Amino acid sequence: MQFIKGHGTANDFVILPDPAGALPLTPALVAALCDRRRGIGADGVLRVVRAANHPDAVRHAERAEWFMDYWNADGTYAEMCGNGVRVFARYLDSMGVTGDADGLAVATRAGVVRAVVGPDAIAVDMGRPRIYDTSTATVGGLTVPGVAVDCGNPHLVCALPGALDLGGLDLTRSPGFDPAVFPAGVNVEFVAPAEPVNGADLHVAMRVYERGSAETLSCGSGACAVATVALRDAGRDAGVVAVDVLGGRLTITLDGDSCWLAGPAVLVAHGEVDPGTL
Ligand SMILES: N[C@@H](CCC[C@H](N)C(=O)O)C(=O)O
Repeated sequence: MQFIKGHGTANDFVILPDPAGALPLTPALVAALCDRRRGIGADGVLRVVRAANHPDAVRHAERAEWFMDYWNADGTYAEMCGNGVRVFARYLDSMGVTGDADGLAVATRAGVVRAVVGPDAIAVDMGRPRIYDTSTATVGGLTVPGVAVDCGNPHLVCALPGALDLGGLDLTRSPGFDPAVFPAGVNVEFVAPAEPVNGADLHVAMRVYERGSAETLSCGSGACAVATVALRDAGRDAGVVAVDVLGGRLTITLDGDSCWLAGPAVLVAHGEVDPGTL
């Protein structure tokens, strides 16, 4: 089985080219590939399938040739992965698939998104995230209020109380959350304000515990959720938010129905893996 390894701000993925949708991908195989000691190691798998060849994407085949079949490291799959789309676009671009004047259309389980590929950064319009509820997360015995945000996948954005240090949070285990609000689980972001930076209206830092992948060094859809809540709390509905994640910086631009997620995306390795050895 051929693979490529890539990452976006250290949110890392095993990319599996499978235009025909013929690979016998199972939750167990995905988890084995993502295992950081016995496998290749990654936060998730991006299977590259022609939209026409996958039942979850065939309805998008007229608008997008390629489907990002995204799986979390534990073998579950998710509707959306913002950094995944950026790395997926980097891979397609490296194969000569460049899209048109509007960018590169990518089908996901949450619909079709468009990526604009640059030499360093790749930006993807994720569509406007939707704030829909409030809830709480518990971490280290502390209950923190948060805001539920739909980015195609579910997020709970929690502003850290002033006295607490983002770096001191114990995210070795899943934060507690309310399953009545998030019946399919949730990605939990903890946010703290950061010093102003040039080129951004707001600057925040976040850590994330991802559904299906534990703590990761970056989450693109999570950064979009965080930026949406930060702008709302600042009384704005448009603007640029710099979001520092443990793996670098993402820049989120909200305007009208668009939410552009921008940052670096790189391919670092390619090779072959025998699933029988995993
Ligand atoms: N890291 C991703 C999000 C991946 C999916 C998430 N774990 C879920 O289950 O919803 C991103 O960059 O958006």
